[in-house]
Amino acid sequence: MLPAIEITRVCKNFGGIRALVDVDLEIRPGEFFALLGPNGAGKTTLINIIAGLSLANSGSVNVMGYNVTTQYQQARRNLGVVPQELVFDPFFSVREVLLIQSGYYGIKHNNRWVDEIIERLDLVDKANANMRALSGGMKRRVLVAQALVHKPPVIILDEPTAGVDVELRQTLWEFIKQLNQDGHTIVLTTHYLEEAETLCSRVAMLKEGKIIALDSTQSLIGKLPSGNSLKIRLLPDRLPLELQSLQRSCSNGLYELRIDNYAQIEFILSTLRTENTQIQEMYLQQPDLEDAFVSLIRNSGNKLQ
Ligand SMILES: Nc1ncnc2c1ncn2[C@@H]1O[C@H](COP(=O)(O)OP(=O)(O)OP(=O)(O)O)[C@@H](O)[C@H]1O
Repeated sequence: MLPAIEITRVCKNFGGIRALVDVDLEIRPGEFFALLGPNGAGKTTLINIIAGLSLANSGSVNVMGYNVTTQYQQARRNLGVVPQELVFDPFFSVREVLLIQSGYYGIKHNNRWVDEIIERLDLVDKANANMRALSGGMKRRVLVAQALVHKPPVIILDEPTAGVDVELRQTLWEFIKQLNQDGHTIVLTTHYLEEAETLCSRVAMLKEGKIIALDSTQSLIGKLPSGNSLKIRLLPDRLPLELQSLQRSCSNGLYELRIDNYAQIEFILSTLRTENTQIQEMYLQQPDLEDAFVSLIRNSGNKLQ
């Protein structure tokens, strides 16, 4: 199957800064894909190259089979980008902005689709308001709407929920999930790793312009050496001898015990009962994408592929 986005040996330098170093990446049609990395890792630079807004020093990028430099127009028609920065022409209303954007793609009669996007992004009340009069969160909705006017099969969202309230975040994700279910390929960058973990089936992690991990979200988490642990606070504050081999740490009376399998929990509970030790607080801690991210960024010499 033709990849939705195909990135081959892309390098990008800004003077002496190596923003992207030999990046190879293939995103399949229909994927919900996360591009993660710390500040300055190269995510926006890569997105700008995919969108044809910036030229790579070497390598090539195709969107739905079209080269982003030699077949710019076809590639751009297949792509919708929600940029990180809120940049707008302040003189137009929301509806006008969306119709003008449709015009850029040569789409003349787009009222029906524009109305649908306005409704699905909860912008009906603001459709005729001037862009100047919108709050930051509303402007972000318009940015998403702008990226969708030409119904692109591939949609890239560069930190779409930065500075956005919880309600809009939910609305936005419901809409984006629906677009993905309708067959659109979604690429997302975010610093909210919980979002990426819930939504994205595959993740690439960038650091200093290089891909240091590329895998399914679950297998990145599964590769963590730490695994599950049980945290317990006890009365009296003493861990029975039989459990001491499981102890990972103890901080302010909260013991962290290693859990290799769930049957071990039964053993821990029965040991505590036999020892007449009460549990005052207990929770199971499972590693998440944030743990995987921190571990990968720290140990990025060890490529996890
Ligand atoms: N126009 C530019 N001129 C010079 N350096 C740049 C330019 N754009 C990006 N850089 C540098 O390239 C590197 C990658 O930046 P980029 O914005 O792609 O990172 P990012 O992963 O998107 O970061 P963030 O999470 O903070 O948005 C950084 O070192 C940045 O300073």
